[in-house]
Amino acid sequence: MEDSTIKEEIWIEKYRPVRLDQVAGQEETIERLKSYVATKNLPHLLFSGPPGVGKTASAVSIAREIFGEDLWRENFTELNASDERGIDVVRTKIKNFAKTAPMGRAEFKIIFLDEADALTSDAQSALRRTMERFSNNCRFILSCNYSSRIIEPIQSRCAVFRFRRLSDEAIRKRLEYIAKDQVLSITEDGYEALIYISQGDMRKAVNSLQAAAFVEPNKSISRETIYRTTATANPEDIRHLIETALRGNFRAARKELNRLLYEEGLSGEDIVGQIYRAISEMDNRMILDLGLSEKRIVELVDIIGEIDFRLTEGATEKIQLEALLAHFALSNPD
Ligand SMILES: Nc1ncnc2c1ncn2[C@@H]1O[C@H](COP(=O)(O)OP(=O)(O)OP(=O)(O)O)[C@@H](O)[C@H]1O
Repeated sequence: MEDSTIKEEIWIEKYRPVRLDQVAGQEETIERLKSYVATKNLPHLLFSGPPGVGKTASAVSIAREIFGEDLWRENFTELNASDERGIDVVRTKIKNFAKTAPMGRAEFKIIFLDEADALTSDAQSALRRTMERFSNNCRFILSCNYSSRIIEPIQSRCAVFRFRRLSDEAIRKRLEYIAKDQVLSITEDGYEALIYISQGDMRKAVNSLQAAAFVEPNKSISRETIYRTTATANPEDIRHLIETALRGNFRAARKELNRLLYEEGLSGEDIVGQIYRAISEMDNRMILDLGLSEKRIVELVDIIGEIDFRLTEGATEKIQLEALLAHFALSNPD
């Protein structure tokens, strides 16, 4: 691969699915969506699910497949509910888009509204009226992280689709495809690291791969490169940090923490996030080995929540993280 490819192209764009068939890992949802495409008709749709799992890509694919490559851009618009200045801007844009007739033989246009759950419920009521007003020639696809934040009158007017976090296999398959296309080699532990970092978010997985490929354009991409370029601690280091603290070895844990903060340049919030994840993913053997009771695990999660909150409020990272390790190191209160 030429260096210029790595530098100039954004892979999440280059590898954005353009047909429903290319959307990885959402099989059930995609099958249902394909049946609408087959009839070239749509109800209003509500897509809910975490970031980076294919909601926007599916909406764009629907438009491309219904309207065809030559006309989909004229008949499709994407608006973001959160970065516009309120519902009025959204409504004006919708009105302007909706007032011209669909191009070609299409019977309707599609309006994709991302982050619809960022709208207040008053704004959503206004949106609902707008949807009704233009429903003769527009179909709305609303996207949100939590469908529970969408008012009931909108939910009941939409067919609701839940997009899931992508499985490890779906992420891996897509990364293998991109690696082949970019003539890159990724080590086995490199794949594991990308899957760990992505947590089911394909956008994160692809971006992390591109960041690593940028610094190692001609080499095999390993776990170390991936953790370094994404400012993520190796999960084994985090496990070791937790174990050291839980065994009461506070000073050694503090030393390890300082290495993560100052040599690896990780942020306090990221470390707390990874500690939380490591505690949640601890297997029975480790729990037994460390002599942790259910009650103690609950206390640990409780204090992680407290420290996480303090960090978002701007408290000093080093002091808060050391306080967290101190809690871990205190003898089991049982
Ligand atoms: N299921 C998927 N299959 C293949 N690629 C995907 C998938 N999901 C996400 N991607 C990749 O991640 C990028 C972002 O995905 P997309 O915009 O569809 O996410 P989203 O679910 O709409 O997220 P958000 O809620 O943040 O808008 C895509 O351009 C594509 O490169």
